[in-house]
Amino acid sequence: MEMQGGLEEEVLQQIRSRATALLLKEDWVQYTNLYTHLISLCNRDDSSSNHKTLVSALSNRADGWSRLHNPAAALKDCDLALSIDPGHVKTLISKGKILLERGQYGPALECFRKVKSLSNGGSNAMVQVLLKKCRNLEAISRTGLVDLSEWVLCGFAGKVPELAEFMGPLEVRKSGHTGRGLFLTKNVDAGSILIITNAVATCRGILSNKSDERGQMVMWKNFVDKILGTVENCEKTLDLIHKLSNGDSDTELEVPDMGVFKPDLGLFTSDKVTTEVDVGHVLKVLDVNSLTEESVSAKVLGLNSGCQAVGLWILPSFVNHSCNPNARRIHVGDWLILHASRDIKAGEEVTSAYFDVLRPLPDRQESVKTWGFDCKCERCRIEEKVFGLFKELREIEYGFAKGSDLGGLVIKLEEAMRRCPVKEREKGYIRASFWDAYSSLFGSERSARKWGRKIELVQVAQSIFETVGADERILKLVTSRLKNGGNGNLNEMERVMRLARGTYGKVMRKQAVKALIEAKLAV
Ligand SMILES: C[S@@+](CC[C@H](N)C(=O)[O-])C[C@H]1O[C@@H](n2cnc3c(N)ncnc32)[C@H](O)[C@@H]1O
Repeated sequence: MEMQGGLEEEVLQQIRSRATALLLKEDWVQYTNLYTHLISLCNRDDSSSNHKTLVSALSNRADGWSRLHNPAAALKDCDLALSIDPGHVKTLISKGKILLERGQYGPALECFRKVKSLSNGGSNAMVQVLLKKCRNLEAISRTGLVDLSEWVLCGFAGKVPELAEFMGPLEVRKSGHTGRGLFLTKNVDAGSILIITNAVATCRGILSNKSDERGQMVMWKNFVDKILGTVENCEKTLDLIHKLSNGDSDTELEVPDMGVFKPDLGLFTSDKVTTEVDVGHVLKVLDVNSLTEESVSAKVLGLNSGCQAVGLWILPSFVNHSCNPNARRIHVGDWLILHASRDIKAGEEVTSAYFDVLRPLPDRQESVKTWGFDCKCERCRIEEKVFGLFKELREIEYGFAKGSDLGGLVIKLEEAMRRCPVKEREKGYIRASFWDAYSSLFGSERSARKWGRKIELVQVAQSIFETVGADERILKLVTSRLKNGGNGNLNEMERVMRLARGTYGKVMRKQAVKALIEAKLAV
């Protein structure tokens, strides 16, 4: 009987044909078992002539494990195979792919680079594609630099751009009365990307209207089921969910080490959850931390923009609310990109608006009630003090509440702020509170002509932007006014671009920003 290495060729042939049949049936359990059997045959007869068969069997079993969603076992087999033959192309590719899928871009890149350097692997077209993809994702995960321009410019056609997990210069710390919060460890400017992260789970729906309660309930139930399905199969995700607030103010919330938010190989060690999932606790966590994509502080890019969606993203769950927020998010597929909506200094807390903050203090106080906490942010405290101190301002505020002669009131407000005297920062807060009135003055050509000589919209927008952060409504209004009579000088254009970067983040070039704003204006 013919022998290949130490094993009989006939036995090998039988195993190969069975493996092909199982592969076609996609019976990965039997496929993996079959290779376990072959590996044990090889190990029984440890002659060097069996090594090639052993390497190939380990490599095939690794593929089986991958199909069975057991990357830990798959990686172990790859490493065993590579310890015998470090240049085994198929195993290097399999290992690279597993690492790539788990966000281990650096080590994945090493595998693909090695293949490229080998005489029998370098010209492989698939390897070139994987190498390019891996280089791109590795760069994003290191720098947070993303360019969505092409996707935006082609009207979001084609696949959603591939993104990678990224964590900027951030730290979770205790944050006084708000529990824990996310803090910057370096200065950043408006538009800087702070976090790129994929959802634990999302659920989307096209609801007939915002008050479609039944539709919303179905969506929520599906979302909860998805989350529970995920945590039952992944211990690490369950651990991360346990680090989030469940809203019980009497629980002492721990400050997690930032390392837990990085993709790591620890994900492989224990996949199936061994302890029973406390569904009640998970539900409370979802209540406090789930985000809806359609929100004043977010922009959904792409085809999902017509849907309503709810999702859970781990690190963004540590962002507290403020009425002078400094961060906004954009949604790309299931990815969330958090960016600075204005310049932020090292040591400052990263905050976002849980509800519309371009509204007066009493309205905001009403909104915050539904969230179950009192907002004690700097802006609320300052506005309370300023309106308490100056009777003149209080009267104007009352006038706004009645909705009479908005133009006259805005002029009065500007004059009163000059007299009172109110600091520049405080002016930004107050203007943000009455944004509706300011914007109504510039809402039509006629009134813009009437009021535009007395009030500089670009300056008002700038002062709100610097204190309360960028907002798409402000950007939209400023852009439309500049189109209809702005002097178009470079300074003005650069200001608008900064506002745009604060609104959408630095994720696209000027051309794409223009296309996005114009599409928005056309709506
Ligand atoms: C998404 S979590 C934010 C992170 C949370 N502080 C923590 O320690 O995990 C939302 C919860 O944080 C608290 N929170 C957020 N913003 C707050 C604010 N401005 N004032 C008081 N509590 C706030 C509330 O308890 C809220 O339900």
